[in-house]
Amino acid sequence: MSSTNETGGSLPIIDLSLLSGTEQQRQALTSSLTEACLHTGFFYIREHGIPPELIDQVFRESQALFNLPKEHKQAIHKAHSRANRGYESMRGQTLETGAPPDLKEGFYIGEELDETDPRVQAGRFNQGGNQWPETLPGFRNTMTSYFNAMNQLSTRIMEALALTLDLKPDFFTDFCHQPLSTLRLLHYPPQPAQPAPGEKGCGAHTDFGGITVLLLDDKPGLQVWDVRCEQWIEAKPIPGTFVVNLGDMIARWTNDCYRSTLHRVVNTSGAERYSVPFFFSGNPDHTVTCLPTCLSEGEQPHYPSTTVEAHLMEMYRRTYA
Ligand SMILES: O=C(O)CCC(=O)C(=O)O
Ligand SMILES: [Fe+2]
Repeated sequence: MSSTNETGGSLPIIDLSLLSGTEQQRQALTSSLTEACLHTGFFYIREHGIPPELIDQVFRESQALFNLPKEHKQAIHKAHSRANRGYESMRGQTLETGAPPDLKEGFYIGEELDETDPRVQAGRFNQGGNQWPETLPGFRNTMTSYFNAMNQLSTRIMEALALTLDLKPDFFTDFCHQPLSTLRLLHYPPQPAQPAPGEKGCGAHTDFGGITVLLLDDKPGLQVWDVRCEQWIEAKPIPGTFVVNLGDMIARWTNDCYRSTLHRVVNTSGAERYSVPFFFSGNPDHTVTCLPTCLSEGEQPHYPSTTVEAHLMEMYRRTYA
């Protein structure tokens, strides 16, 4: 049996297949995952079951997309979407207040819902159709397969999280039903030789939602704030793994027992860097209220109850205000 105490630098590598193993293996997984959630809220997963061919295909299609002529990308800009889907221009986002706009371009994909869907008709947050690049015939199928696979994988990670919180394995089942998820393709050019002060690929930020399942290529650049050591640590790419991190909603749900940690990207590799974060935020109507197992006697919840949708809307409002 493989050990669960391996690390990728300072971040642990969790063997996700242990979730369906013996009682002892589930306990080993639970204890290493608990430690990761309490410390940085960042960890790697391996034995996750996502086929390497699908991952290669995602990177190929993503590179093809970013290589399209500017006009093609502008034609499917997310400004044309009511559901925040499509292309985001180079330097189109500033994740860190006071820093220069991020040296990256992106593309947003969500669940494909048509105009007749009640969620779209009701104008629900981030629900609608995608904008697909017409000149890339395989793009839509690849991204749809990957999106669906990521929803399933995230559901398994939530099951593992339930174990760490002393909850029944199916505690998050309703939360994982018809989830609000976003797949984001990212392209980072190399950091310039003479960077402006504060120049980064992605400014320091925490993720808003539930969990993020991040696919990295072979270029370093991701840095995670280690609150105990008070320093940035490198989250280097490890073949065959994903980086998983907990978002603000999990911190809220666990009364800040679990961490949503600052992270940023500086692409010092000297080459183009591609990454693919998948943001899993669960069912928009689900209530997020302090978990009973995260409240010690006499302690008060730090946050009022909310819903997934209200939490996300509030976080977007604050960031894009
Ligand atoms: O590209 C990366 O490694 C991280 C991206 C990220 O943190 C984000 O999109 O929220
Ligand atoms: Fe992030």
